Amino acid sequence: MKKISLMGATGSIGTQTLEVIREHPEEFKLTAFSAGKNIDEARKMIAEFNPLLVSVQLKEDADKLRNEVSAGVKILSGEEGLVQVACHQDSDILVNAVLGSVGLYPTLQAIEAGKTIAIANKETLVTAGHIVMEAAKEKGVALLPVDSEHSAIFQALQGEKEKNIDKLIITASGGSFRDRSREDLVGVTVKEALNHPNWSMGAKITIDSASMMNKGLEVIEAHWLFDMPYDKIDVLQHRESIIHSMIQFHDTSVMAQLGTPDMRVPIQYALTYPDRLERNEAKRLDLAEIGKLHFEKMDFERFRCLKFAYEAGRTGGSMTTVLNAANEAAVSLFLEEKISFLGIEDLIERALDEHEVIQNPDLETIREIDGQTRSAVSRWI
Ligand SMILES: NC(=O)C1=CN([C@@H]2O[C@H](COP(=O)(O)OP(=O)(O)OC[C@H]3O[C@@H](n4cnc5c(N)ncnc54)[C@H](OP(=O)(O)O)[C@@H]3O)[C@@H](O)[C@H]2O)C=CC1
Ligand SMILES: CC(=O)[C@@H](O)[C@H](O)COP(=O)(O)O
Ligand SMILES: [Mn+2]
Repeated sequence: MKKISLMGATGSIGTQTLEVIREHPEEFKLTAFSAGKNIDEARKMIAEFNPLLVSVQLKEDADKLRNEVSAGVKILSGEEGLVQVACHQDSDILVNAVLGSVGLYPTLQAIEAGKTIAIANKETLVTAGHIVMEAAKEKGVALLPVDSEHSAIFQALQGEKEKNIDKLIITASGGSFRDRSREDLVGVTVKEALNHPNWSMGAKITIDSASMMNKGLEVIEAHWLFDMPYDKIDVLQHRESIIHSMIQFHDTSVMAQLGTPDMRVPIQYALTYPDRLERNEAKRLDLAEIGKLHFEKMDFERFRCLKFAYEAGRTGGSMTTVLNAANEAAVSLFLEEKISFLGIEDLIERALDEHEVIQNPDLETIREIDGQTRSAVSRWI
């Protein structure tokens, strides 16, 4: 029985992780989880999974929940609560499915506590990949990718040697606006942007997918997870999201991982690795039914956020912290309908242009720069 701590239980990845746990009650037990502000769902999850510890974002919500649940369930809040969930002594593995750089500190604490981490929370690696990877290496902690592309690369790597890799090829669906020109992006609505062609995901990542920042974040995530230089990471548009990513080896062989677009597969693989389990109810891939798969070269002028991400990644240091924080702030403003869709990339570009890079920033510096960038972006609108 694998005992699981889950950060971000009420989100898209979180609820799909619970589906995997539910499907295999003899294999998995939920020990601890965190929610944000959705305490109605958190309440139902406590009743169903009977965890030892739950953390919510706000203290007032924690006080309310504490009065409702049995004394056996400890209720905490805020960053300290996330850390306690991440490091719970009765958990074997942490699934980090929280949104944004708020996941960084609890991840570092979980590494310190020697926990294996199934990581969906890409912003943590983008904002401070050098710190996370160094800490994981020092502690001998495994970071198992959950993001579909990185899980695909990780699966294709099994039995292979990293030294034989020529390049990684990350696939991109193209997002909600893949068939529009830049001119056609003027005035697009939040509702249109949230209409992803292949995946049902949380709001922030769906917007990132439409702006192609998701792929930019994934390039940086791959750089850290697979220790790969940026000129050996390519992005290829593939509108069906059937090939989840590929590795080309020096002998020109290409290994790919395929499947229907279903996040429960990479989530479950991270939980069962190096083993696999049945997925009884899942739709099997039927390539004859799909018929054709399409591939297109990426256009870096059409998708400027992807260009920004490569540039920030190559510059390194605090530049990716700025990229991530500016993007998180700008996407929130777009979702609140305070800026336009194209305004997202304008704000990110300004934040990157105005930043003087600090190489090898420590945690305190990263937290400071993250906060300063978010404040600057909200001042500029
Ligand atoms: N969705 C997907 O298919 C994929 C997602 N990912 C990555 O996984 C991560 C989660 O994405 P997704 O599930 O879509 O996001 P969602 O927005 O659906 O869920 C986010 C989760 O984080 C919680 N949360 C948000 N802010 C805070 C905070 N300040 N403190 C504590 N908890 C917080 C939310 O709580 P609440 O809702 O209760 O407020 C919710 O549980 C992201 O990094 C994303 O890039 C990667 C690959 C695929
Ligand atoms: C499911 C998943 O991993 C997402 O990150 C997905 O990749 C988004 O799709 P695109 O960014 O390719 O549109
Ligand atoms: Mn992805």
